[in-house]
Amino acid sequence: MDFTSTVIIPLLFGSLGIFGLFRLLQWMRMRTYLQEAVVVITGATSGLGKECAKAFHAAGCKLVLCGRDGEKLKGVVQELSTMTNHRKNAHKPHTVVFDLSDTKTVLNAAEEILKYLGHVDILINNAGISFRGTIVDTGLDVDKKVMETNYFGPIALTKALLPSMIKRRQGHIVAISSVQGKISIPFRSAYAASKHATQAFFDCLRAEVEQYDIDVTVISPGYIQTNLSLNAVTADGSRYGVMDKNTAEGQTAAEVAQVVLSAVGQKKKEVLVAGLTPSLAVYLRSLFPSIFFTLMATRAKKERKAKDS
Ligand SMILES: NC(=O)C1=CN([C@@H]2O[C@H](COP(=O)(O)OP(=O)(O)OC[C@H]3O[C@@H](n4cnc5c(N)ncnc54)[C@H](OP(=O)(O)O)[C@@H]3O)[C@@H](O)[C@H]2O)C=CC1
Ligand SMILES: CCCCCCCCCCCCCCCC(=O)OCC(=O)COP(=O)(O)O
Repeated sequence: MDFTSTVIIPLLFGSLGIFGLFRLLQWMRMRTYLQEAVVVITGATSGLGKECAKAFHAAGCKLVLCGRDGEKLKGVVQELSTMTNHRKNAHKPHTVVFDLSDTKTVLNAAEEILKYLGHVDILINNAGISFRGTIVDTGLDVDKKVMETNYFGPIALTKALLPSMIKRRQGHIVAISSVQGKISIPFRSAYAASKHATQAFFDCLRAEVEQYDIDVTVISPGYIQTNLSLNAVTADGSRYGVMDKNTAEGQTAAEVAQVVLSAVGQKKKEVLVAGLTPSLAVYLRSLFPSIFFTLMATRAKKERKAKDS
């Protein structure tokens, strides 16, 4: 009898057994947490929001799907019903139509959600728009539009739902930020600023509401294959309308939605969902900022040159 067969193999299988048991317990806890939970998802009409709707619906949640376009939301509800028409206990989602850049409609929506469902267990602030342009050419109205949609709208909705969560001493608030909530890359000023503000706000919130047993999860994805770049606004406020190469080659929205589901189920405080280069860029920014700034300046010059030629 050698060491491998008497010690290593049983140890390996023993730890695999413990690991398996740990994963099983984790899965069971997640299932209990998510089943029947009232989950509000903004930007549920497309991309990551729509995929989150599918993932949380499949996990047995009671969904409130939010968007600007009622017809698109109906389409998503239809898709979800075909996905789960064999399951007796699947919940038909409720839909709420509002524009995040209009604070009054956001507050009305929060009131409607609470009136209809009584409470919210999980709020997923997902909706957002991106931006392409130079700072010098961008009108302040464009900066404001991006901030209204990506920052003021989500924080208005969060603040409107928070008192009822505090009262119940229960709730979970999720912010879909971006790698650009941690680093700024050239020609994305308004977007990166809105995501840095998002990161800061929800980090403060996490600290303030822990005493009420409320969880806060910030998710920072890298590139995802969605319409984000197509729908981005430009310096003059018009639609960018281009599917960027990085976006087209990003992770699928379904993959990222599974990461969101599991991060929420495990009550993680923050998750970076990105490939090697964006992840390295985040570490470079904090450990060796001057190298990062040089790289960004070179990138800006290169991009400018490519655009001008
Ligand atoms: N795609 C990517 O590479 C990355 C995306 N993210 C983040 O993921 C989130 C989802 O974006 P993604 O799925 O990629 O992009 P999409 O463009 O596919 O989805 C954006 C969603 O936000 C909604 N929305 C936009 N403006 C408003 C508004 N004023 N009021 C209400 N809803 C609005 C859109 O609704 P409508 O259908 O009406 O336009 C749509 O449902 C965003 O916060 C984005 O910043 C983060 C990192 C990378
Ligand atoms: C030790 C080696 C370090 C190498 C570091 C290289 C640094 C290169 C910079 C890379 C920048 C990556 C930016 C990633 C940005 C990102 O993932 O953004 C996600 C989005 O939100 C996408 O939105 P967008 O509208 O910009 O498409």
